[in-house]
Amino acid sequence: MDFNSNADYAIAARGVRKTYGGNGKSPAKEALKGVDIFVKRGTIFGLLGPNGAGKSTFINILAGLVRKSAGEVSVWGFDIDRNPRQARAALGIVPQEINMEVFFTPLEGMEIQAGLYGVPKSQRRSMEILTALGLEDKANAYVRMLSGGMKRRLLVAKAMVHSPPILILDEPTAGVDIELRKQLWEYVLKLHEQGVTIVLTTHYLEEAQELCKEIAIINHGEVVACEPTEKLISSLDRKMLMVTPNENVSVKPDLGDFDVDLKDDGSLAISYQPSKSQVADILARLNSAGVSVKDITTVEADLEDVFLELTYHNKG
Ligand SMILES: Nc1ncnc2c1ncn2[C@@H]1O[C@H](COP(=O)(O)OP(=O)(O)OP(=O)(O)O)[C@@H](O)[C@H]1O
Repeated sequence: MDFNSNADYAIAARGVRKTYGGNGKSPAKEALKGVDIFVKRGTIFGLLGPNGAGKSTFINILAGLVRKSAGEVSVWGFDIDRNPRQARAALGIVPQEINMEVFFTPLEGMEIQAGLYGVPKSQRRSMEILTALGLEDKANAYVRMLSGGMKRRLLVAKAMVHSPPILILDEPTAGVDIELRKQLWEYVLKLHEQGVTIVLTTHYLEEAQELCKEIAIINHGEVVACEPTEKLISSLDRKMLMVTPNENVSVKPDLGDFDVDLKDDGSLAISYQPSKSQVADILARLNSAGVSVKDITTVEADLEDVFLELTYHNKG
């Protein structure tokens, strides 16, 4: 593969598979089943999926912590097999777990990390990064004295010591309070404005929706959708109105543009797009079709439905 062809992408992954070898107790596990993911430079990209979908496996492959079983990956134009060092240098990774050396001060920790990445002393920006994350007055405190929120910000600071063009945040807000979340995103958005490509994994649709320009949804090791957020959301713009008629309806009423399903229990499931129609429109249609309504309830699509629907559409 000519990795220069991937130069437009921050990350280009094609046909990536990972099977974790089994042992006597547990069978082999196919965590990624041929994943294609393309992250444009300069974007904020969300990798969304439920627990166990394969998100961390994908991130760990990028980071060189897990070896892929098949496929090709390039990071900032560098093939991870042929140029692992350059590929790794293009990434800053904020891990899921807060697991850090507690005997150093944040400033010492930053300097050690910069040293590991071979950043020359003259080019280090440890204090500047700590300041940007609101940790300047903790620079010389012991890490074990920092609050959970401060530790998380320190992880972001450490991921940026070598000024990578891509910052990856693995489940950055799991167990994080609202105030901290806000601060974290402020800094991440600032980096984005400076041109840093941001990739975040999350299992919250809302979070991905709020921040990301593009979202890939991964489920059981497969990408079931990869689209600009607006497009994805508009395809999720669907609600269901469940109607119990006063009298049993034996044939499906004609409700024009609305899709109707007559259930075994005699209720009607009517799907509609909230951005285009209102419940009142449906009720008016039912009225003209001669259906008198006893009761109605609306059902929102949740993430699980979305996965099912996307999986269905992708296979269908
Ligand atoms: N080292 C391993 N050995 C065997 N199986 C593993 C290993 N790591 C992950 N798996 C399995 O691979 C699948 C994908 O796991 P992965 O951690 O990538 O999912 P995830 O989407 O990141 O989930 P989470 O949000 O819980 O971190 C899961 O079924 C998991 O149990």
